[in-house]
Amino acid sequence: MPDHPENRKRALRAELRGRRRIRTATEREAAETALTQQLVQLTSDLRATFIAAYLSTPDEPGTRDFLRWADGHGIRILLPVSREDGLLDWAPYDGEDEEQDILGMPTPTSELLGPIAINGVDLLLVPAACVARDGMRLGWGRGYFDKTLGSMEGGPPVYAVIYDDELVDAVPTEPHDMPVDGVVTPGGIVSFSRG
Ligand SMILES: Nc1nc2c(c(=O)[nH]1)N(C=O)[C@@H](CNc1ccc(C(=O)N[C@@H](CCC(=O)O)C(=O)O)cc1)CN2
Ligand SMILES: Nc1ncnc2c1ncn2[C@@H]1O[C@H](COP(=O)(O)OP(=O)(O)OP(=O)(O)O)[C@@H](O)[C@H]1O
Repeated sequence: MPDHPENRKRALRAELRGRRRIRTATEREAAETALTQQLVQLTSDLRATFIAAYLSTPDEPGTRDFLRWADGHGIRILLPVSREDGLLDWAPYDGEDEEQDILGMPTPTSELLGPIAINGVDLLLVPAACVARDGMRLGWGRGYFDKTLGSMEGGPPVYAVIYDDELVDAVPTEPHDMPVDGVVTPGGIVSFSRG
């Protein structure tokens, strides 16, 4: 079934992963500088004081400059830690110390607060492979964020952090996929009008 959404998702992820891998160090640095400005803008526009975000991998648009800024401005930050059961634990940002979770994703070394710790955040920044202009998001394929977003209906604004060329016209979707409210890229903030 080559046209089943699951297979189309897998093919699209592989293509996007390949595109991210060939970005040069110079490109990545310039992107993080520009992205940081956009994330600061969004956080300030929303007057967010308690956010959930994530520590980027080398291939992802860099989030650390922004996290350092947010921490310096008294914003409370939670970061995800992958669990075996498919849920995410959340742990407070604790500066430069990092370790890796069971999937090799960078995580803080602070105490684990459990999946429901994010219920009070006023902004949720999520990773993505790409996002369509209707708000549908393609993740990296384990359903962690679909489950998280699905459990917090009526929750805070959710923005995916991607490169500019990863905002696309359409992505393959399955019934469990959860839309986001917008994207933040090095080039700007795009909010989708939904509902
Ligand atoms: N920085 C960061 N932290 C994060 C995420 C993320 O996307 N970025 N996650 C977001 O959910 C969670 C971890 N999710 C993960 C999802 C898939 C794979 C993974 O290795 N996938 C394989 C095969 C899947 C595929 O692409 O088909 C791979 O990429 O090779 C790793 C972590 C929590 N923490
Ligand atoms: N709310 C949910 N409840 C149970 N299983 C789910 C849920 N959402 C996703 N899954 C399962 O997780 C797996 C991966 O889903 P999908 O390919 O949509 O992930 P993704 O959106 O790329 O990843 P993520 O949400 O982690 O960024 C699928 O097998 C799917 O059935």
